[in-house]
Amino acid sequence: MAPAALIDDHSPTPDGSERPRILVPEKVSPDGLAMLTEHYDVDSRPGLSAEELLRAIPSYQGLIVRSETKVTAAVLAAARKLRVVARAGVGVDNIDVDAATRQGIIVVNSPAGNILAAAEHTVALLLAAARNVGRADATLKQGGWERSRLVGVEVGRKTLGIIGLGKVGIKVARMAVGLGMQVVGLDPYASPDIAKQAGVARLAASLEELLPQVDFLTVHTPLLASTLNLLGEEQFRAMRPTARVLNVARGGVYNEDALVRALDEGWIAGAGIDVFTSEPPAPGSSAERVASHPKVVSTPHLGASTVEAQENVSLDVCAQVREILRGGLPTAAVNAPLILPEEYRKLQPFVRLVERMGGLYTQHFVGAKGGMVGGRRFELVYHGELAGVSNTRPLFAALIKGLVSSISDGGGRDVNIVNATLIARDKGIAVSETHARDESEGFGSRAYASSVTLRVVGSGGEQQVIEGYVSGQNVYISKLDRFTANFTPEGTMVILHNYDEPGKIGNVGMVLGRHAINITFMQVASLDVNGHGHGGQQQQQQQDVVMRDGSNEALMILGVDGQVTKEVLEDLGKSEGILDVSLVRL
Ligand SMILES: NC(=O)c1ccc[n+]([C@@H]2O[C@H](COP(=O)([O-])OP(=O)(O)OC[C@H]3O[C@@H](n4cnc5c(N)ncnc54)[C@H](O)[C@@H]3O)[C@@H](O)[C@H]2O)c1
Ligand SMILES: O=C(O)[C@H](O)COP(=O)(O)O
Repeated sequence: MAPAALIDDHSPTPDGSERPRILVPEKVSPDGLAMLTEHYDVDSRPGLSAEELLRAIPSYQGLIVRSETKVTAAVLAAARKLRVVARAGVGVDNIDVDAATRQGIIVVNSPAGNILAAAEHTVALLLAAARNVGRADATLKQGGWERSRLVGVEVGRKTLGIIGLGKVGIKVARMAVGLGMQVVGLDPYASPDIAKQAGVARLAASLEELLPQVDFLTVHTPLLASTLNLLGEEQFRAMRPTARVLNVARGGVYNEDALVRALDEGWIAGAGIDVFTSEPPAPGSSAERVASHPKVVSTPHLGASTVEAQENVSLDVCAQVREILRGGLPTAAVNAPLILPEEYRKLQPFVRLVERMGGLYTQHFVGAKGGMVGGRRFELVYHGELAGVSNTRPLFAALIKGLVSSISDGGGRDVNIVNATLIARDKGIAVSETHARDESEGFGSRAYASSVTLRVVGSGGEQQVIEGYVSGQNVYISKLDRFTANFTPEGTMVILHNYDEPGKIGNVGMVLGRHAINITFMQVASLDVNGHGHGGQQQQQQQDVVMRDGSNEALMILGVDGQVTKEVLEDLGKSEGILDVSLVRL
């Protein structure tokens, strides 16, 4: 998969040769797509079959769908570069969001772009069902002129039951009140105040209480395990024989077989249905029996199909796709914790710093010594202005990405803000975050406005510390375990732990020269004699070493250019006075 969108500052096409591609296998309004074509190749291929989608998906970074395309786990598994699936609408039940989350693919939608359209369509079906509009139109077109068989009922002064008082349900309530209806709601999670403001006269406590009193019933819940078959035979039997039911939410909330029986046997009078359990209704299915029933006015999932709604949802999701593909944050992610774009921009250099601190930790402390990252406790301590940032999800994700980058197949590329928690859990990495508002909690007086400390505690209680800071857009490491440093963590680095005695630099230079390796920078990090940030026990150990050897220790950090093989590292390790060598690639 492609590098993680939210914590990756690299180009989505590492070789820079090809523009990222976005696949649109359904009819999506061109208004939004136009904002993508400048930077991305947008392939509109309405009607793409499931097999064609499976074959095509590996070369796309973005996928924009409506409700017809099934974005299954298999489709997501076949994706190689996919970073975002955008649903140009509300419902994401055609997308395997869990599978996307596991793969670090962000799923976005347009939670509000089509709610007015859906509410208006509900009212259209309400009136059509009340006045037999569908049948009247069909018979007239067939040369008939039926008036007496098509006498309808009025909706004014009647009771409308609304199950689900969310965005669409509340709008329907307002419109129904405008038609002179009395509205009774049922939604265990609804706010009574909002319902009251929308004109809902009463909230029912249960279906048993609601159903016998309504003349019309409409459902506006998502399709969940708890709402599948919410209304079956028992519920339809509990309704008035003159009642009519509507569904502009999702097929399956009414049990379709039970609905057909209820209409056939006169338990209820009619229905207005926009959504079905199979779309288009499969031949011989319960969906087909509902759609073709003479007492049902049926529409082919047209709830969101208005020019205005399609413009809204297209603009909404295309803006998010653009933002994600250029490393920003979406406004309506279904599976990513929300963080404001400006907050994210502020965090970006720290994201880079923390990712590199994680990489440095694994390669310097763990890799060289053959240890494990899992099973340790990691503490990120934010100092200065950073301590005031409440949403540090990108920093958490960056740490996980850095920690696993050198020990996972994809080089940590598949870690992002969406799946970092899952990956940390899978690898047994526990991370806590501390906001050191009071500097006494941190490293005492510090020269940087904002800095980050990574403290790691192993299973035996042993501790390591890395500290870093940001200056402008540049990131620096200011402390590596017991040593005070000041270097930019990037490229290939050899870190040598040695006795701080004359001649060391020359020896190391000679070894590297013999292997034709250039030194691009060098820095000696000396022991932090003040011991800022270290536990008392560690400081004591450090003093013991100094007194026992009569010499100091230091770290030599070398930026290098060339092939650093195992042999090079072994040769360096054999040099006089060298205690340890690690190779770090960031
Ligand atoms: N036909 C269309 O073209 C079309 C268009 C837009 C939306 N929709 C669908 O309409 C549905 C509602 O959309 P929304 O934006 O209003 O969603 P929403 O999330 O804003 O509201 C859903 C409401 O259902 C309530 N609810 C959940 N379970 C319930 C239960 N068991 N009993 C009673 N209430 C329950 C929730 O508390 C919530 O208030 C969704 O399924 C959406 O996909 C369809
Ligand atoms: O969930 C939705 O937004 C509606 O069901 C609309 O679906 P559509 O985009 O396929 O019209």
